[in-house]
Amino acid sequence: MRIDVVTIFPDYLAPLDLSLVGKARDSGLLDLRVHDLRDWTTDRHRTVDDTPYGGGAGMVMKPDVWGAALDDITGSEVERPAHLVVPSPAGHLFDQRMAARLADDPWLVFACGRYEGIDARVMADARRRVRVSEVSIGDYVLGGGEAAALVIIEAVTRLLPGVVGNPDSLVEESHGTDGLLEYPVYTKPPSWRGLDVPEVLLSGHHARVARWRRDQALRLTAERRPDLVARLDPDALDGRDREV
Ligand SMILES: NCc1ccc(-c2ccccc2)nc1
Repeated sequence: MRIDVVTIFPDYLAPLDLSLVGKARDSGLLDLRVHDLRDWTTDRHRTVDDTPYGGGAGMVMKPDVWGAALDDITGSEVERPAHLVVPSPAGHLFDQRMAARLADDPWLVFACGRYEGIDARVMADARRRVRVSEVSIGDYVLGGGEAAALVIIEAVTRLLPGVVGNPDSLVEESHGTDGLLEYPVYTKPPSWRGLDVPEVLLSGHHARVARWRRDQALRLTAERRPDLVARLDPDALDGRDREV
């Protein structure tokens, strides 16, 4: 997979050199390139923003600079289609299902806006040539799209074949295929500051451990995310589960 990120703060994406994404890059599973939007400016001040038509506070990112950058980047490979991903408060809400869909794309190009956003004609023009998705990672205000791009790139990269050592760990994970929140986890010592690991986890009885974990996941999901319970496939719940 190839991922390009366009931003006026390239250093914000430095964490993508580390850990899981860094290893995917080093191993060649991920070709990730970060670009400074200002490299496509033509004035001596390297201007990327201007005042909004219609008035109002703040500044809007200029279409001509973004257009030149996206033309260069998305036009650089003709044999594979680019998917432009624009982090935005107005976007479709990102979730694990969207992560799985994006992980199937051969090429993602992230356009990270700042200020009050990117001139809307940039996305309208890009839709003439490539797939465009505006994506939100939640209902809160950020200063720009970079933090959202980091979140989306990490969630997508870990789904790429060969990135995570044990693919089994991808199945049970919270918000994974079972749609429940993650059960509580424990490791040694068995007692710590007067707090003991639940006995069942020390029993070696795998069926009981599995049942305890599912019960915990259902309890936590019902308590914290009733919206996820509503989405559960009723057939996936065995008889006892319906008591939740
Ligand atoms: N869903 C989180 C999110 C994503 C992007 C932005 C944003 C803010 C300013 C300019 C451009 C994008 N804000 C929040």
